Amino acid sequence: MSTVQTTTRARNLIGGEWVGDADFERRNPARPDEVASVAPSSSADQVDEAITAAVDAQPGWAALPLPARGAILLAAGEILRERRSDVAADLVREEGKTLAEATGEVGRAIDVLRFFGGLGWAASGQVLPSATPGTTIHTRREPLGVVGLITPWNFPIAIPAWKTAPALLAGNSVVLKPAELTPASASHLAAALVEAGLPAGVLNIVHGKGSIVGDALAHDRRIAGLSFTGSTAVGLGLHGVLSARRARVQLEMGGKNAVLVLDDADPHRAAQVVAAGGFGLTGQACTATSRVYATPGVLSALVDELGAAARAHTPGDGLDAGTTMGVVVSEQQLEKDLEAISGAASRGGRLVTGGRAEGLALSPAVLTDVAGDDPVVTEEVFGPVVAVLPTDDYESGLAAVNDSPYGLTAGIVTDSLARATDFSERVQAGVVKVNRPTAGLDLNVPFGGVKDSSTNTFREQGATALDFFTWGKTVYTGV
Ligand SMILES: NC(=O)C1=CN([C@@H]2O[C@H](COP(=O)(O)OP(=O)(O)OC[C@H]3O[C@@H](n4cnc5c(N)ncnc54)[C@H](OP(=O)(O)O)[C@@H]3O)[C@@H](O)[C@H]2O)C=CC1
Ligand SMILES: O=C(O)CCC(=O)C(=O)O
Repeated sequence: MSTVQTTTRARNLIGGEWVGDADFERRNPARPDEVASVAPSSSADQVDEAITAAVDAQPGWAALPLPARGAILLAAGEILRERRSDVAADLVREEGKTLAEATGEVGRAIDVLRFFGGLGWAASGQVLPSATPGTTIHTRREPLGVVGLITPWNFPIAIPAWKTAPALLAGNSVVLKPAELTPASASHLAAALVEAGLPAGVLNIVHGKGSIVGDALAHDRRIAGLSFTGSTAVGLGLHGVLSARRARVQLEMGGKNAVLVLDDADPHRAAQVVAAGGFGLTGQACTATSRVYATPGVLSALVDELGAAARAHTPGDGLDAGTTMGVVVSEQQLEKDLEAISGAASRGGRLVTGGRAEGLALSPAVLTDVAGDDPVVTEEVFGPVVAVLPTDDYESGLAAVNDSPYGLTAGIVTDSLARATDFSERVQAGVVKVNRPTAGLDLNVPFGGVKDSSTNTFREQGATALDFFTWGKTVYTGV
């Protein structure tokens, strides 16, 4: 076990100044005696100051050439790369995932900065013909102005990075409200951008509670667009506030992501796919696998293999070398996980393995023999809990996968190209994985869900992320 104890001080970043007291203590979920980070508990006044700074800074920032804005993102990526191991260790201390996962996440934030930095040289509009002689037409993308970003604790540096980088590249100024549980990770991102030369006021961070800071951000009419990742309940509330004043809003919310395993699949391989999607990141991803439908010829072998894959995990402190699955983020989340497991078991489900907690280390749970309408099958848990259900055949399996208010990711495990193709076409999900875990995304491609998982409009990530942060203008030029 690593014995180094550090407390990282996160501060607000307002108008280029690092400010705010250390009012809030975030304890390491794996070592409750250790204070991982401290941060301000800000009020609506600090949100007002941050938005004012962002309003002042935005025109100057937008006036810089795109490659110059991109160069700052590239330089920030390089600074973060030099600090990668320290930032990853801080991330483990405040979020609880494994060091390998945290190192991968910081790498993803670096790559996001590189991707959008490079796009500064390539982002372009269209040149189109005009019916009028001597006229050319081109399209431009203009920044929205000041945008708000509200991010969750489960990817505490990657999600702030993948919202902040396209927002800045597009010429917006930003007010970011990170999750209260994980203030240090977002501060590392901001520090890299500031040191890379980002002008004062272009990126502002206000730490604190969602119900105070996030709410003030959403209600301020100077915020032209708000991008949010988190729970469906909070997201839908924000949607009401933003759309009432016709401001742009992007929501990435919950999922109840299913995998369909067909008879032709190798049960061992299928179990590895499900386990990676269900237990990786302690199941705390909106893309995590939580429902599995298996056809009769593979069901029993799959349950055995998945049980073995779950038992092979060593949950615990993410900084310990032997840990393969990090701890649950909080007591509150652990309660939700345990309630989902014991509730399903009390309603006739069979707990194949897991569901034992020591501190916040929870052994991954596999349930079977649960009813299709059991809450463990219908409601997002956000923990390492997977329910395996029988399905008669491909068609009924596909119908079961689609029978959910959510539609974020969905997977199929099969050797049949025809089935995989049909599934990709007919499944109601924004991301489809064939023989691959539902969780884990590439950063250069669009990401978003359908139904209650998303706003069903603008996608995040990849070059399409710029669409949310810009509005289109069509220019006619006569010569
Ligand atoms: N889609 C996803 O990736 C995620 C989904 N979830 C789901 O949500 C459940 C609860 O997790 P939780 O962290 O509480 O999720 P929340 O939706 O509460 O948190 C996400 C972000 O929204 C902020 N927030 C909370 N309330 C408001 C509000 N009224 N106005 C504006 N912003 C607000 C939070 O701030 P703060 O945390 O500081 O209060 C945080 O920054 C999980 O069990 C899981 O099911 C959670 C995280 C990520
Ligand atoms: O699966 C991933 O890589 C990303 C998941 C995600 O976006 C989330 O949990 O919010």
